Amino acid sequence: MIFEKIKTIPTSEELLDKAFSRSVRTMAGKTIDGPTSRCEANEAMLLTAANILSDNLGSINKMFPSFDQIPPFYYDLTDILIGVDDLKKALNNVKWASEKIHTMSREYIGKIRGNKTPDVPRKEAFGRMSSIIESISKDLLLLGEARNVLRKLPDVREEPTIIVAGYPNVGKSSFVKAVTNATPEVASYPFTTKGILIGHMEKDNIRYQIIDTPGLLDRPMSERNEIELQAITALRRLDAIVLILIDPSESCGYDIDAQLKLAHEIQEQFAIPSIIAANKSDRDEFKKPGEIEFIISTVTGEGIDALVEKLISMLPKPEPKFDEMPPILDGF
Ligand SMILES: Nc1nc2c(ncn2[C@@H]2O[C@H](COP(=O)(O)OP(=O)(O)OP(=O)(O)O)[C@@H](O)[C@H]2O)c(=O)[nH]1
Repeated sequence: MIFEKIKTIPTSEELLDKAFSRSVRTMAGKTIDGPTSRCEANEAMLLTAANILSDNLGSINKMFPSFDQIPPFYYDLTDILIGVDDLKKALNNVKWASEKIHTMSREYIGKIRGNKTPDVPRKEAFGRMSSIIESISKDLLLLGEARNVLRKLPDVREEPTIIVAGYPNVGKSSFVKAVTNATPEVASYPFTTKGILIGHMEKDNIRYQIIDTPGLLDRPMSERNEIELQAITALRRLDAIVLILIDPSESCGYDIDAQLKLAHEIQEQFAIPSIIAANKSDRDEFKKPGEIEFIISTVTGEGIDALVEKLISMLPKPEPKFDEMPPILDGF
């Protein structure tokens, strides 16, 4: 996942503590005798602190991906959760601070060398470094918060994707489990409590991703607030189609009219290719709604293969993946 490699972001106090305590430690056990070695000691202290600060700030910048290059799905979620502009500003400020400390420390080296009281410019430099770090303390906090939020986002790949929608208990997770090879992974998703379910299936060497979205596409859009709607629309940025499941046996607790209404609402508002399928055909109360072509049961397996085939035919075809690397040709 693109945000996984972001390590804990230090606060401004932690950074200053680390830099200044290491800088003091550079002097441990050294005898400082005479003006030359006093200058060298102050120079070493300054360089240690400055390098720690500018290196740490520089690596914060490198840990975050470039927001103009991340997949649109993650871009949208980042924007909803943190705000891409605010994040970019914070990263720019951190970069500025890293560079500023680097150049400033080099200027102060010149002031320390040959100085009769070298600790004066060194202390001044420390003061300036502290103010620079304090001036970005809010940026560091924002980045720390962003890191904690973004790392929890689900690992959704840029693979052809089937998003499963429908009222609670219609059989969405049963469907995902029925068609995927390994146990689907539960991942958290913004503004949902249950977590989404992500499974994979492979057909003709192509991997498909199947996502069950409890709490997202499972009740009328009119009941959603703005931010929830944005979290839902981020899903549209995947290369996806929607499978809307209904349960005409009504054992899910919702009548069929409400279920069909939701299905049509999702089709209209979500506006990506979709199929409606009726699940639980094995139940006695099951009555086939006239307009529905796909009838399935995740219990008996009825209709599942035909439905999967149809779904796959609607998805864009990526290059098939190879099980093995092509053989290395001798002589090249
Ligand atoms: N008889 C029968 N029961 C089914 C079928 N598919 C699912 N169920 C049952 O319906 C109930 C709900 O199934 P789930 O797969 O959890 O439904 P869901 O839509 O994922 O529910 P949420 O996660 O709450 O949104 C469970 O008790 C399933 O065993 C089916 O084809 N036939």
